[in-house]
Amino acid sequence: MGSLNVISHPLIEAKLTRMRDKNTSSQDFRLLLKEISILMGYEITRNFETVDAEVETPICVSKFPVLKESFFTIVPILRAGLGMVDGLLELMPFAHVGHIGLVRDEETHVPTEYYYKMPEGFEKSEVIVVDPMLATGGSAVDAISSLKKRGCTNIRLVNLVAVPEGIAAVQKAHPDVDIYVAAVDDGLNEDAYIVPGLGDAGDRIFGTK
Ligand SMILES: O=P(O)(O)OC[C@H]1O[C@H](OP(=O)(O)OP(=O)(O)O)[C@H](O)[C@@H]1O
Ligand SMILES: O=c1cc[nH]c(=O)[nH]1
Ligand SMILES: [Mg+2]
Repeated sequence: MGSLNVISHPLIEAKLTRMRDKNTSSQDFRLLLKEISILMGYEITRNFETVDAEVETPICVSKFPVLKESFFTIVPILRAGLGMVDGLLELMPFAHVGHIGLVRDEETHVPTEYYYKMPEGFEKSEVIVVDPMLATGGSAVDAISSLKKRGCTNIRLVNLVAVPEGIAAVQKAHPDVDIYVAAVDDGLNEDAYIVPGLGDAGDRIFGTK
């Protein structure tokens, strides 16, 4: 079973509280999401491998760790996942970015894929799927299935707010995937929105509705 990592930190908690506030503007919401993505990125990248390289300090030549050259692909689930890309790219400017467009049907809550574009060779890379919300889990499960169908074997999932239902759905469909979240909320309402949650992440990021 993949691990469930709840990244708790006072800075993340305080910023997430501001994102939950319905009076927070789109501008602030976007900035807070970027800042949290950077803070979460610190934990997500904790197991990155390093190798020793020779460096000449002003005093002498010695060996020090540098990041092992690896191929990473950040995959936002459109639209809302886009809000987490810039923060992660600040930590991993060498990463590539692929996109999967998914939208949930308002009545059935079942997602439909409307866009898919990956960088060349991505299937051999470490893939980081990002989406602020893990609600029923349908979108994350489909996005990961879509990537696996194309040959991806090394996938982790990063969400801002999740609920137990969504976590269970991903763990059942993709037991090999490690999940990183900033918070686990109570559950879903009748419209499959996270409670207490923060509303529709895509709408709040882009100011739609
Ligand atoms: O776990 P689930 O029940 O699948 O719900 C989560 C999905 O719902 C939202 O996307 P939405 O369909 O609203 O699209 P948007 O990002 O374009 O707003 C959110 O960004 C996730 O992708
Ligand atoms: O609470 C939720 C659930 C799904 N998608 C969102 O953006 N918010
Ligand atoms: Mg939405």
